[in-house]
Amino acid sequence: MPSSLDELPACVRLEAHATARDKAVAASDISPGSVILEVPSMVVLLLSSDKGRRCDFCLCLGTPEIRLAKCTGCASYWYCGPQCQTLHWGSHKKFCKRLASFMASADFQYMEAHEQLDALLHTHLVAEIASNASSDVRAKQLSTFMSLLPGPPHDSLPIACPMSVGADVHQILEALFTRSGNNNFAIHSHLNTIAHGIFPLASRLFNHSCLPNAAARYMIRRGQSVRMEIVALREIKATEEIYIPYVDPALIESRQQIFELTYGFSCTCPSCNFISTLGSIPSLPVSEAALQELDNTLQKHCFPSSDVDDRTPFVGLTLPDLPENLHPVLRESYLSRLTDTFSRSSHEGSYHVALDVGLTVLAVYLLIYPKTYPQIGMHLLEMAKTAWNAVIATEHDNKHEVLAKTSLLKRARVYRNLASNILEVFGPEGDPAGPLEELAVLKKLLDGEP
Ligand SMILES: C[S@@+](CC[C@H](N)C(=O)[O-])C[C@H]1O[C@@H](n2cnc3c(N)ncnc32)[C@H](O)[C@@H]1O
Repeated sequence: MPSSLDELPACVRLEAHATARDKAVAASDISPGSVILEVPSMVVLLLSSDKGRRCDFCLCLGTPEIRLAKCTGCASYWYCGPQCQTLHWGSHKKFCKRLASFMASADFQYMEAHEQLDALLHTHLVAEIASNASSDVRAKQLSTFMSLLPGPPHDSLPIACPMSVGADVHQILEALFTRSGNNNFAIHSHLNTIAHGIFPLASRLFNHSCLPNAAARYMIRRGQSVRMEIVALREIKATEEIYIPYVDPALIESRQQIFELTYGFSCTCPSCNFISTLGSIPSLPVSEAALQELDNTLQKHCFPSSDVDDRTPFVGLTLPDLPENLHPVLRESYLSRLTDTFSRSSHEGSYHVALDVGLTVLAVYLLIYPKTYPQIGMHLLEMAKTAWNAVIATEHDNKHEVLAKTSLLKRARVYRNLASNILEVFGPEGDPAGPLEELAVLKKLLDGEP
C-alpha cells in the first residue's frame, strides 16, 4: 500500500492548484466504485463511546467469541488479542504508565470532549514519533505527514500526555500539532463514526468539495491496522480533479466557518457558490401548519409525478433550480427536524408518517448531496425497511388493505433497488455485515411476496 507521493497509483497524479498548493487529478477515466487509493492508518483513536467495545488497535468489535482484554498497565486500552497489543506496544508503551493520571488531571478533566479527543490524538502522534518506528512504511507516513500544509493558527494547542521523548522530537511537535486538526479523518463503520485517524497520503492528495466525486471508506480487519480506501462515487474523467468531503455537506449554514477555522480555506464549490449568492438563508416558518405546507411544496417540486412508486428522483434536481419560496429548507434545523421525526416515527411503528417524512428527507438529500452519495443510499435503505414493516403491519382482510399492501410492496422494492444502486458503488466498509447484507435479506423477503 502506498504511503508517499512517489508510490502513487497509476490512476492519480498530482498537479499544481491555484490556492491549495496541489490537487489530485484522474490520470485516466475512473469508473464508479473503483478504489482510487488504498492507504494504511498512521494513528487511530477510538471515540470514548466505543471504548471497551472495540479493539484499540484494529477497531474490530468485541463479541462473545472475540473477548477484549484490557491493558494492565493503563487499564484504558483494550485489545482483541496479543497480536494487536504487540503491534500497538511500540508507541503505547511511551504513555501507558502515565495515562491514568493524565486523564484524571484537572487539565484533562476541564477540557471539552473534542479537546480531550485532540489531546489523546496528540498523545498518539507524539508516541508514534518517539517510538522511532523503524519500518519503512512508518517512516514514509511520518515524512508525508510532516509535508502537509499546516492548519490555521490556534491560541492554545491541545496538550498531550507527558511522556519520555528524545530531545530532537520536541522540535517537531509544534509542526505536528499544527497539522493534526486539518488532517484528521472521522473513521466510520456503516457510516457511523467510531474513531478518528491520520492517513497522511490521503491528506496530501485530496482537496475538499461539498459536491465530491469520491469518498473515504474504512476497512476493519481483526489483527490489522485500519485501511482507508478512496472510492469513486461516479465516473471521473481523465484530468478531472478528485475531491472528497472534509465535512458533511449537509452542514449548509456552518460548513464555511468550519473550513475557515479548521482548514484555513473558503470553499468555492458550485454548492457553496450558490449559497453565497443567497446572502443569508431565509428563516423557517414558526407554525407547524406552515412547516407542513413547506414540506408538501418541497415534495411537489422534487417529485412532480403523482405516482410515488415510479419516481426517478435522480435526474434534473439541482440547488440553483430551487425556487425562492423553498430556500428556507436549506436551514440545518429543517433537515434535523425531519430526520428526528423520520427515525422516531419509524421506530414507534407510525410507518405511514415515517414514509411521508422520509420522502421529504430524500428531497433535501437530493438537493444537497451528489446523487450517488452513500448517505442517500442509507436513507433509501431505511425507507425500504420502513415500507416493508408497513407491509407486515397491514392486515389484508379486505380489498382496501390488499391495495395498500400492494402499493407498499411496490414502494419497498423501488426504495430497495435505488438504495442498492448507490450502496453497491460505495461498497462494503467497517464491521462485517452491514447495509449490503441488509439489502440482500430485504430482496429475498420482497421477492418472496406476490
Ligand atoms: C488535506 S490538505 C489537502 C492537500 C493539499 N492540497 C496539499 O497540497 O497538501 C488540506 C488543505 O488543502 C487546502 N484545501 C483543501 N481543499 C481546498 C479547497 N476546496 N479550496 C482551497 N483549499 C483547499 C487547505 O489549505 C486545507 O487546509
